[in-house]
Amino acid sequence: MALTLKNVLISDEVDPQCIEILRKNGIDVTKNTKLSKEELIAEIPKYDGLIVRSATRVTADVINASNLKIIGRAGTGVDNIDCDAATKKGIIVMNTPGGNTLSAAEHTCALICALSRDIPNAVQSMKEGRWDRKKYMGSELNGKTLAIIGLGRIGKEVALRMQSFGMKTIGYDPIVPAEVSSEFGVKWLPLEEIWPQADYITIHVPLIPQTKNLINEQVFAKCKPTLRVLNVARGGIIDEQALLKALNSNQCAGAALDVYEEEPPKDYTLAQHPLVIGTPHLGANTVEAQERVALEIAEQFVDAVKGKSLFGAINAQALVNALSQETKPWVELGRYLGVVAATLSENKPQNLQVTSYGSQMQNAGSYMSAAVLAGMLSKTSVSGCGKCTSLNLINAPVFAKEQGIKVDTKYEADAPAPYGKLVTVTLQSGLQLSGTTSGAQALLVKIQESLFLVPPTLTGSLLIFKAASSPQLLSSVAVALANAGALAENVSLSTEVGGQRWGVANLTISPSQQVVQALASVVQLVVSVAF
Ligand SMILES: NC(=O)c1ccc[n+]([C@@H]2O[C@H](COP(=O)([O-])OP(=O)(O)OC[C@H]3O[C@@H](n4cnc5c(N)ncnc54)[C@H](O)[C@@H]3O)[C@@H](O)[C@H]2O)c1
Ligand SMILES: O=C(O)[C@H](O)COP(=O)(O)O
Repeated sequence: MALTLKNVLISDEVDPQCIEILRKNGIDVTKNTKLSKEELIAEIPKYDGLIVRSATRVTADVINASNLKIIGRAGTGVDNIDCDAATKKGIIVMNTPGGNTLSAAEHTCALICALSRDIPNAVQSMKEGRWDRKKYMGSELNGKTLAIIGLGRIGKEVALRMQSFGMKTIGYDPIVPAEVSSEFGVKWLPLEEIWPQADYITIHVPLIPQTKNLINEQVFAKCKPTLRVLNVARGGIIDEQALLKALNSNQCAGAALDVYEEEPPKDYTLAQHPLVIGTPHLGANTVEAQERVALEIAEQFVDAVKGKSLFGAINAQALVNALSQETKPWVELGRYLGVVAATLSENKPQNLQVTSYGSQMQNAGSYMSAAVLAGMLSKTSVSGCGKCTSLNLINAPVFAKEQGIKVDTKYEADAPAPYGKLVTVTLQSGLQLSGTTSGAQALLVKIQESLFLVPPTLTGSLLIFKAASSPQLLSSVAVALANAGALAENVSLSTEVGGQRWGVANLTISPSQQVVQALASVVQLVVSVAF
């Protein structure tokens, strides 16, 4: 399932090493950082891959106009990419987590120091020829309480650095528990206990609906009037109007902002406020961070192409274990079992269980389930998916969830003899199919309890039928097909269960209605399946 990437567009300023690495690995690269939104929409259909920083807005209309397979963010925040739209379109989104952590943390620490002594205004007064020693009375950081909202990579590095100034570090994160934060010296507290204690608040969370306007008018009202607040994460996490009001009403003593609701801001009121230190989104602007994120995103793309890994992918969990060449036939098998299951169920979507057997199938669960869903939904009318011709391991689980289809994924180390590896799909209706692979081929092993001793290949055009068992069954099927003009490469019959057998006829071409009817006249049930 490795990715095929012929060409990549880079639409933001990225270190040139990114281009070198991609080209060295046979990927064409076009860099154009001057595209308007309309120009980007016109250009994007030509590319398999897109690399951005925070400036390009990869909106749903850009994504839907594209044939992209992957979007790479040379950096951390992905709020400029419509990840939901990308996922529905089956596009991998990846970032370079950690590549700019230290730069962002150092910038935050520099701003905390600058706030405590009002350094920018003091410097400006000197530049203007004034010697204002009295005006710039600072306060020590030692002994002050720094509240860190978001105790991930950057939050932790900020804590460790500011502890060396003697700051007491407290913090909140819904995912990082108190035991973990205490390991890096941060006392975990609920937000309501943080607000009245903090001398400084610094934000290190992603911009998501839950963090929009996290620091708002009500929060400022609960804080000390001497509070200084920092945002080196994303514009919009501190409500800019509430901040302006708090600064003007002495409810907040200062702010340092690296990021803004609109970038570049149309309105510079906040950035020009005497109590605000504003920098133009410089957190990751260091030589080191830019080299790191450029190298990392290029190497991550190359690894995905080589089928080595999907490091940094944020929306392709099912693909992570399905990159190697060996997984390809299994993904195909899953898709084909999904198609057969849907066809035998009159294309009615329903809950299912996917069980992977065999010790080497331990990590197969997520991609097998996604592959079965992709096959199943390709036969079903799914709203929001159009014709659903582009279903893949990324978007199939999303559409299934939207349809209310529940998937139970199971793993059993022991595969039933004689198979080393086997996959079984069980539908809510009770229909059960099992399959395995041989080389690149997907094989149908069982329908219900009926076993194919010589398993038919799931490929091309098939007629699957069920009939009363009789010694003449094989010949009557062969005669019916031949009389209708169909050429069968192979007809397999299952073992008999309850007086009945299942059968599969592999045809050379897609069967006409006449062929299906001819077979229907000698069996009890027949469906035509094409992959
Ligand atoms: N200014 C810059 O140049 C710059 C540079 C790098 C990153 N950033 C921003 O910083 C953000 C954080 O980066 P990171 O590498 O530390 O990410 P991270 O994923 O390592 O950490 C983010 C943390 O925020 C936590 N979180 C999520 N929702 C929360 C909430 N409601 N309240 C409190 N915590 C919450 C998460 O659990 C996670 O631990 C990025 O999303 C990006 O937007 C800015
Ligand atoms: O989220 C990030 O990585 C930072 O905000 C950096 O953004 P930039 O790549 O546009 O500098």
